[in-house]
Order: sequence, then C-alpha cells, then structure tokens
Amino acid sequence: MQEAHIFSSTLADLAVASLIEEVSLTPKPGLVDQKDQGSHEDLNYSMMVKSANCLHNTFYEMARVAYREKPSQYLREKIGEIGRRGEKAMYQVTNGVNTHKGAIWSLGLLTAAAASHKEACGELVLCFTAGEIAKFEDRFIPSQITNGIKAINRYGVNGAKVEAQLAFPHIREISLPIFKSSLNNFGYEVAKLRSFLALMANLDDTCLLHRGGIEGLDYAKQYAGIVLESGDLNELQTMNEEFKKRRLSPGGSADLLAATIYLYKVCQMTLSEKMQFATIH
Ligand SMILES: CC(C)(COP(=O)(O)OP(=O)(O)OC[C@H]1O[C@@H](n2cnc3c(N)ncnc32)[C@H](O[C@H]2O[C@H](COP(=O)(O)OP(=O)(O)OP(=O)(O)O)[C@@H](O)[C@H]2O)[C@@H]1O)[C@@H](O)C(=O)NCCC(=O)NCCS
Ligand SMILES: Nc1ncnc2[nH]cnc12
Repeated sequence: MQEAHIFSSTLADLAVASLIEEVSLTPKPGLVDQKDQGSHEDLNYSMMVKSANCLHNTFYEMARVAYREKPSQYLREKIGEIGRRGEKAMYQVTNGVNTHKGAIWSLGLLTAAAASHKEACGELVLCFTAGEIAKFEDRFIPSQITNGIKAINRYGVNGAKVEAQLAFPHIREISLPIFKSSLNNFGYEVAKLRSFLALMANLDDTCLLHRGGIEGLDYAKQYAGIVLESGDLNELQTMNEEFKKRRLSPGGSADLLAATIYLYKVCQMTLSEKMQFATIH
C-alpha cells in the first residue's frame, strides 16, 4: 500500500502547512500571529507551530483509514478515535492549552474526504463528502459540556459540528469564493486576509460568543464587514488592539481559514499528480 502511504503523507503535510500558514498570517485581530498573542495570555506563535506539527500523524492516520473508503459509521468512529488521540497529543505539547481542537475536527474531516476520493475532485465535492462523514454519529464521544455547547445552547447558533454536517457552508459560499476572486486581483497574502475577514463577518463563532457574548460576536462581525468593504487592511492593527481590549478571539474563523487554505492546496495538486497516487500498485 505504498500509494496510500504517499498520498496520506502528502495530505498530512498540506494540513500542517495550512495550520502554520493560518497562524503566520499577520495581523489577525484577537488571534496569535507572528507579531503578538492577540487576546490569548496562555498562547504564543511557537506553541501554535509546535501544536500544528504534532498533528501530522493525526492527519496521516485519518487519511490512511479513509483512503478509498466511502463515508460510513465505521469511518466516522475511526476518525473520532484518531482525533481524540490527536487532541491528547496537542494538549501534551501545549501544556493543556486548546490550540487546534476545532482544526482537528474540520481539517480532519476534510482530510478523510480527500483520501476517500481516488481521482482529482473539486473543493465543493470534498466539503460535501466531509459533511457526509460528519453526519454519522460517533457513539464514543465522551459526554462533556464544552465552551461550544454552552454557546450553542445559550444563543441558539450552529457550532463547529453543524457547520461540518452542513458541508461547511461558510467555506463553500463565503471564504473560498472570496479567496479565489481575491487571488487574481490582490495576491495570495491579501486573499487570505480577505477570506478571514469574510468568515469573521458571517460566522457564528462560538469562541467569540464564549468570550464576548452576543455583543462580542456582533461587534466582531460588523467590524470585519466594514473593513472588508473598505478594503483598508491597515485597519487590522487597530482592530487587533480593540479585540484585545475586549478579550475577543475569533478562533472558529481561524480554523475555517486554515480549512479554506487546505482545500485550495489539495485541489491545486494537479490531476496527473493525483492519478499517479491512484494508479501506483
Ligand atoms: C464537534 C467538535 C468540534 C466539538 O465542538 P464543540 O462546539 O462541542 O466544542 P469546543 O470545545 O467549543 O470546540 C469547537 C471549536 O471549533 C471552532 N469553532 C467555533 N465556532 C465554530 C464554527 N461556527 N464553525 C466551525 N468551527 C468553529 C473553535 O476552535 C478554535 O477555538 C479553539 C479555542 O477554543 P476555546 O478552548 O473555547 O478557547 P478559549 O476562549 O481560549 O477558552 P477558555 O480558555 O476561555 O476556556 C481552538 O481550538 C480553535 O481551534 C471552537 O473552539 C469536536 O471537537 C468533537 O466532536 N469533540 C468531541 C471529542 C472528539 O471526539 N474529538 C475528536 C473529533 S475528530
Ligand atoms: N491563530 C490562532 N490564535 C488563537 N487561537 C487559534 N485557534 C486557531 N488558530 C488560532
């Protein structure tokens, strides 16, 4: 199964690279980046990079179990088991700080979706396949009241789980189209910043709700919308200071930005590269 190994390693490389690109994108209001820690006293850039690197094996294992597999209860539960081991590894390198739990979930499902397809396929197909996998209930999820569940119950929003089960509508309809249309006009770095702002302006991010309530979420959404429309990305510095004053952190948008970059990278692999993986035996 040499081809499964090579393909899975490549997907894991791209997933880790996407997480590192997300944290490296600077400036990002309220989030860790290359300049500061945003609203996070317990996190910094090198810890985020360490956390991303330690997840390589998690994404690799998810890709291996999903390689040429169709979405199923079995696959969902295997991914969950690997994801929980990934969370443990993450907490070990971060001394108990949650850096990438949401990313393990979203990029993990997208990795499984990419591995399950033999041929080249587009970003939308991968989102829908990931959604199919997410719709199976994992019977082994430990029962716990997370920050996300508290926000979902209190404010009646969709969190990370439903976002995936709906096949990532905020990626398909918002961040990916903005990213692609901005690429030609503004280049790669600006495309990522615009894509991030578009996510923040639209997503019901349970991290923002957990830290700032509905006022915090609305503040972030409106501010991001104004900056996106004005096109003045210098405002991101001021926005960062304002977010820090309010302790706001758009962690969900950060994860979906990483997922957007990841989808773009996976689908950039040329058809011939994919066919090579698919035909080596
Ligand atoms: C389905 C799960 C993702 C669990 O979801 P749930 O909502 O129950 O759990 P949370 O622990 O709150 O994590 C969800 C994370 O998803 C990101 N997110 C938020 N809103 C959205 C959204 N609308 N769409 C997509 N993604 C979203 C976000 O991740 C980022 O924030 C994390 C930091 O969060 P938190 O610890 O709350 O941060 P602080 O404010 O700093 O906390 P305090 O210090 O104040 O306490 C960071 O990880 C970013 O990645 C949300 O946090 C899935 O994980 C699951 O099924 N879990 C069960 C266990 C399992 O089986 N795991 C393996 C799954 S493969
Ligand atoms: N750059 C970042 N800063 C803080 N929390 C995050 N969660 C995911 N990416 C993050």
